[in-house]
Amino acid sequence: MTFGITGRAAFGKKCKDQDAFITFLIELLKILSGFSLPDLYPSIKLLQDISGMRKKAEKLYEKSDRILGEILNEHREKMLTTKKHQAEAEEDLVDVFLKLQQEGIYDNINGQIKKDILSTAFQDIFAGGGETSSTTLEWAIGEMLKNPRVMKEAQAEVRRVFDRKGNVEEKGIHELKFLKAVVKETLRLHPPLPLLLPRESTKSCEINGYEIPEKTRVLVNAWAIGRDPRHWNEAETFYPERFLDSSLDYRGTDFEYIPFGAGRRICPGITFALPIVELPLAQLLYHFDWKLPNGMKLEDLDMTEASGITARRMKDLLLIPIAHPSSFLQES
Ligand code: HEM
Repeated sequence: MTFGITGRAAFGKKCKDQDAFITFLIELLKILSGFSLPDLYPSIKLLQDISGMRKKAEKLYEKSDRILGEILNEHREKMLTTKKHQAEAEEDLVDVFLKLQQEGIYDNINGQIKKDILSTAFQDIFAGGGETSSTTLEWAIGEMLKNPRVMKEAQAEVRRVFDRKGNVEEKGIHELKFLKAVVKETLRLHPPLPLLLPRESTKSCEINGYEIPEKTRVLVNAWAIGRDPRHWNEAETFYPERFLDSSLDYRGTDFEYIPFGAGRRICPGITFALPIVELPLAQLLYHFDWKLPNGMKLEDLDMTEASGITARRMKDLLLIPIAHPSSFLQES
């Protein structure tokens, strides 16, 4: 769902290669997640060859290049054949890149919008955007199932706000104070990038008495910070209410809560990230009640996190949706 929203913003509505690109990224993320020996010893290049990791990654990148080449061609053809006003109304991110190229913004790189620049940009947007938001969505539903009181309250709020319309709309989302707190609490306990992204120090410095030499790979454990009992009451409990009357925010100024990072390298997609989590979550809560399958009990719901660059659920969340009467009202 969240990959679909990101895809539409980037490639437009009817791009035939979009699904192939999303499949490519999911494969790529599988390689990047999980334990891997070359991660422990990155300087030993031979390990990357022996583990087969380099080959797998190269193959995937070739695939990505081919898919993106097709996406670019399709958009170029569309630009030639579509009237200007219609093209502007249907503009997506690829069109914006191509327009910049036409306007000469890319002259400093031989007048070409190079495929590898685009490739990196789209991989960043999809991997950075689709995976993190789908992980958040899945954890939010999982935590609410484990905490039926929270589920009940979040559903009551969504249905109260949108029952007038009979459907969830973006413009009403700001009224969902409790749902926003649910998303914040989910990001506290399950930041999708638990160690943010690996960074390298450009200069040596000292932090809390520790000397960090120049060119050190630095990992910030946002997961542990979000569960630190020195900063959080009942740190392990899923309790969205803690955010209701609090000014605590994820924009990088409250260092005890940094699911998007902080400072100059904070997630640049933060304003896009929140609606693509909140909107689908509100829709899933408005239209459906959720039940565990095969008589499974709440205490059997496995909440283990997979290890890797993103903190997905170890086991996929398989649930039975039961349509809420409000959905039937809309169809009739
Ligand atoms: C719940 C959703 C998201 C979370 C929790 C999240 C979190 C993060 C974090 C922790 C970082 C690294 C920050 C650091 O190193 O200090 C990051 C980087 C990044 N994010 Fe997000 N993100 C989300 C959604 C998105 C979306 C929707 C986009 C784009 C559409 C996006 C694009 C990026 C990009 C391009 C970077 C790399 C920036 C760089 O290299 O400096 N993210 N994100």
